[in-house]
Amino acid sequence: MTKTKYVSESLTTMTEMIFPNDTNTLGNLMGGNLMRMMDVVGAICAQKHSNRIVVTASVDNVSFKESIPLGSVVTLQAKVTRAFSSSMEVVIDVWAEDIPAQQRVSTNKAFFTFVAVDQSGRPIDVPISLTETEEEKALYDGALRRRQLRLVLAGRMKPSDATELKSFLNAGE
Ligand SMILES: CC(=O)SCCNC(=O)CCNC(=O)[C@H](O)C(C)(C)COP(=O)(O)OP(=O)(O)OC[C@H]1O[C@@H](n2cnc3c(N)ncnc32)[C@H](O)[C@@H]1OP(=O)(O)O
Repeated sequence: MTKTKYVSESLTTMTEMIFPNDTNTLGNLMGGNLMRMMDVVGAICAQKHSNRIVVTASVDNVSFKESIPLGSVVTLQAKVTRAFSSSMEVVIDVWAEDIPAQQRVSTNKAFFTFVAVDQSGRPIDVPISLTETEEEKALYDGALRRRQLRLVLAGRMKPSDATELKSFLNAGE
């Protein structure tokens, strides 16, 4: 298996049109339907990075900044920010577009964690992620503290072991 892979190699974009079946009674996209699309695009991206089956291990805070009306065209972009051992943090950005009005707004952003597994569902190592752009480097640098925060919140890491997170929170004291 390749031991390293550039972030750009697994960049994944998905475009969907919002139909009546996708909406709530106000005619806007249901949050759960959007989260399903985010899960799918993120999983495809993590599969491309690892060339493995992946499972969703966690979803960080998902904010709904703007509602997405019926007829909108939604674009989701998923990018690996950093690969750890078997897990990959993937950032998913979402934009909604009213094509006739030529308007495009950023509506959502969230960090998902996917874990590569073998045929028996056991975690398996993935390639190291390599960054090329300043944006990719910044996302990579922040990934360790985000990982520590989510593992502490999930009860999988002792707060005292979250050294990167602590030094970030204490910065500027
Ligand atoms: C695409 C889909 O929708 S799949 C369907 C929804 N998802 C699922 O059904 C997944 C169900 N959960 C599982 O299968 C398991 O809990 C797994 C594979 C996620 C983790 O298995 P575990 O036996 O706990 O493995 P282990 O403790 O070795 O952790 C493996 C990795 O998962 C990471 N991990 C485990 N839990 C979490 C969590 N809550 N948040 C973030 N990362 C996590 C670990 O940090 C570790 O990462 P690393 O190898 O990069 O250091």
